Amino acid sequence: MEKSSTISSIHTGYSAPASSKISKGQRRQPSLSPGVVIWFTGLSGAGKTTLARALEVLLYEAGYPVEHLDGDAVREHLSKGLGFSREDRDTNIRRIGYVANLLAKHGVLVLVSAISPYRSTREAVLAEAPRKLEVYVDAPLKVLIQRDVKGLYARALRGEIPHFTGISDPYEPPLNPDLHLRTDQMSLQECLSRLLAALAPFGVEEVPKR
Ligand SMILES: Nc1ncnc2c1ncn2[C@@H]1O[C@H](COP(=O)(O)OS(=O)(=O)O)[C@@H](OP(=O)(O)O)[C@H]1O
Ligand SMILES: Nc1ncnc2c1ncn2[C@@H]1O[C@H](COP(=O)(O)OP(=O)(O)O)[C@@H](O)[C@H]1O
Repeated sequence: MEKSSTISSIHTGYSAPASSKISKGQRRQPSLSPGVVIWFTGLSGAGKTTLARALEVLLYEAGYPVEHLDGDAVREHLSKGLGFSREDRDTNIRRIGYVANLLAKHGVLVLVSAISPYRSTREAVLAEAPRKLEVYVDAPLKVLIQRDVKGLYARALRGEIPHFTGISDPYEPPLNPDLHLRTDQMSLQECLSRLLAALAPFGVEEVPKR
């Protein structure tokens, strides 16, 4: 699905694959501008999935091509069998980043929701994105333990889940995120408004809020 009005008018910046044998003059100009990788990072229960899903609905209904790569879902398929060591988490994030960047190069707005705890890995992956928005989804650990959406914090605090991010494993927050959303201080609607405002400079406009 392509939104024709605002997106197609933007300079594309698209570059042909290195292996292409078709000269520039022969090739039809792509009508899509590159997409955007919107990367939600933060602790478990901070609100990454909730925000990504709600934004996905708004963008889809407004006619934009959109895909959501969620940490939990990716671990069922693309990253099945990976654990939570630093090496496995980095492999998981590089795989997600690879797919996200491929999709974005073809005009898709890609929403990624994964803890992605290591700064250098996030930065390396996002450096490859044609256009990116790094969103730090944040709430104090105390609040996350109270929310305990999946009951994981209680188990981690009892020592039943080794290497649990924020409890017994590190999380390195972004130093300079494009957007910092405090989900303990801002409503879901407020967070969505901030996200849409941050997407406007990319030509993602006219998305009606619900
Ligand atoms: N040890 C440990 N640490 C953190 N999280 C754990 C762990 N074990 C299982 N889970 C569940 O796995 C979800 C996080 O997967 P991710 O792929 O997003 O993690 S990572 O980015 O590779 O670090 C995470 O999902 P979210 O709560 O949606 O963040 C948890 O449900
Ligand atoms: N402003 C907000 N944005 C997102 N989620 C929020 C917000 N305020 C409260 N919540 C709640 O916090 C929880 C976040 O859970 P989830 O989205 O699964 O987190 P994560 O994907 O980061 O693990 C949900 O129960 C959600 O309703």
